[in-house]
Amino acid sequence: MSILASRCGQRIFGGHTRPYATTTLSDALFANARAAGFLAAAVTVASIPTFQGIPEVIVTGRANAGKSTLLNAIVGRRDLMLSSSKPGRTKSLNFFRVGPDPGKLILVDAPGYGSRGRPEWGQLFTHYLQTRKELRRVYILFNAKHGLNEADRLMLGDLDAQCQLTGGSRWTLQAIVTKADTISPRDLSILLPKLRKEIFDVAPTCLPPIVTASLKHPLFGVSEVRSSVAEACGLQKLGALGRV
Ligand SMILES: Nc1nc2c(ncn2[C@@H]2O[C@H](COP(=O)(O)OP(=O)(O)OP(=O)(O)O)[C@@H](O)[C@H]2O)c(=O)[nH]1
Ligand SMILES: [Mg+2]
Repeated sequence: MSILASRCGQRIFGGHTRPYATTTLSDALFANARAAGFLAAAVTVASIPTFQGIPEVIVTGRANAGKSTLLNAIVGRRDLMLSSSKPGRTKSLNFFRVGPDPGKLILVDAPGYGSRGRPEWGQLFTHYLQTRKELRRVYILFNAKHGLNEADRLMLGDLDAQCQLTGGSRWTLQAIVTKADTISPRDLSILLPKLRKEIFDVAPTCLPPIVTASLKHPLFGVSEVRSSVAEACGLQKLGALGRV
């Protein structure tokens, strides 16, 4: 069993910002909110669906880190992914297409880890990660207010180890700082360099954090996340976007 599998199952799953208004090429990919849709939910390894080789990205993070809210923001919807102030809202791997059927890419929302996680969620996540040929990037989210705790460091270190094993040829790792609106700009400017260093020390392969606020306007960092997703999925070129 890999480090990731054992830690996810037993320990981790224990029981600059640019204004949102900036329009980029990748914003076009996500522009038509109605062209995003729910595909499937998987609560067991056996029920994980397959989708004809369409590239995928997945979010992970402690329960309540803001994973579902961020995915809603990047597809311009309020409630495509269900979110809640109560940790542990997302209880399955949830697959959403971006673009008209069958989709240009797929976003995967995942249950959270940490004290509000569950071992079976860890097993599901680990299996997906280790077997999914379509996976292009893993986004690990950290709440700006909380920084990294032990579960975060374990998960980050394990994801980094997976990346190092494959030289990033299967998927790459990207950090995201969430809920930046909940702390003052001054505190954020003090916190960010420390956070970047901590992430780099634990996970040298992890792409530096994108700072986001995705609940209410002014949103920020969302355009950067869209660009990152499009780039990871090989959809940065205009021709690749086609009609969305
Ligand atoms: N202020 C603020 N609140 C946010 C932001 N993102 C998420 N939230 C709130 O944080 C809470 C948790 O958000 P979710 O998106 O459900 O978090 P999650 O990581 O999907 O949580 P689980 O599915 O339980 O693991 C909700 O009350 C959201 O409204 C943000 O950028 N700013
Ligand atoms: Mg969620």
